[in-house]
Amino acid sequence: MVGCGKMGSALLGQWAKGPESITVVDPGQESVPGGARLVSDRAEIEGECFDCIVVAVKPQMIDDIMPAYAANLAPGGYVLSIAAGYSAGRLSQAMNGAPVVRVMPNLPAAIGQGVSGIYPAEGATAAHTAHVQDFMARAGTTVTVASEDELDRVTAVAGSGPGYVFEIARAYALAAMEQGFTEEQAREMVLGTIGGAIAMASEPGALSLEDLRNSVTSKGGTTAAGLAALNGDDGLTDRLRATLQAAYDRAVELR
Ligand SMILES: NC(=O)C1=CN([C@@H]2O[C@H](COP(=O)(O)OP(=O)(O)OC[C@H]3O[C@@H](n4cnc5c(N)ncnc54)[C@H](O)[C@@H]3O)[C@@H](O)[C@H]2O)C=CC1
Ligand SMILES: O=C(O)[C@@H]1CCC=N1
Repeated sequence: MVGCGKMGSALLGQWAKGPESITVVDPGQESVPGGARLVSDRAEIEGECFDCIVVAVKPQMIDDIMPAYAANLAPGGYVLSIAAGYSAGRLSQAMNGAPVVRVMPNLPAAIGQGVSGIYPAEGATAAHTAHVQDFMARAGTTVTVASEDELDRVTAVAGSGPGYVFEIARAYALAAMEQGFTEEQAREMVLGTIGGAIAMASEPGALSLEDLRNSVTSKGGTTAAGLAALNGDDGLTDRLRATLQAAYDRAVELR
């Protein structure tokens, strides 16, 4: 694994429970989860070959960092990239034509509740894809997509998604504090409410999201008043539409 920051270590925490022996190269880390081997420079693995090389550095750094690792890929091996946007074709070219599978995980992978998109690019074999699917299933649910463009849309929806959710929760808690609650009370109530509502919506056979919303909303009651302020003019819907589009557009820029 090349790079083991926030997302890399979230995945490694799950992967390290498996039987594989994993080596991490990261000059910025003093330790990594699960007892994986950590080195700070590629020179320390000169001459060693790996069945899978995971790209977990920032997309903007790939051109500088990854070409040297082409020499570390075992015959029949492949490259698994979690970088946002950066295309499989460009990565393969940078790594001497190596097969590439792109993955877009999200941060709740750290607790085994991630949502990951998987895109096996040209050159990736069925065995490579099966290996990635197994690896990513250890970190949560997976969806395998048929086009790279779709993966960039998964990035906008799910990859960046926890960021939107944390921001919504932060704003919701701030509003709760303005109703007179302490920070701790606001956090507990807001996360409890979001968590409970999501758990209920995730039950097998749950109602549609619209029906669930309606089941909270008494005619002429408090929820109706709150919802009118929240999205009566479709402002929230429009804002979320713009949010996903902006994230997708950025992924396209990073290709
Ligand atoms: N943070 C997230 O929620 C998600 C991130 N990603 C992708 O994961 C990748 C990493 O993102 P984060 O973990 O958020 O960033 P990060 O900044 O936390 O991690 C990047 C790591 O790369 C290391 N690094 C820098 N130079 C290096 C070098 N020469 N060799 C090896 N390692 C080096 C840094 O020390 C750092 O630990 C990005 O490509 C991003 O698009 C994908 C999905 C979600
Ligand atoms: O913000 C980013 O670019 C990365 C990719 C998805 C989540 N974090």
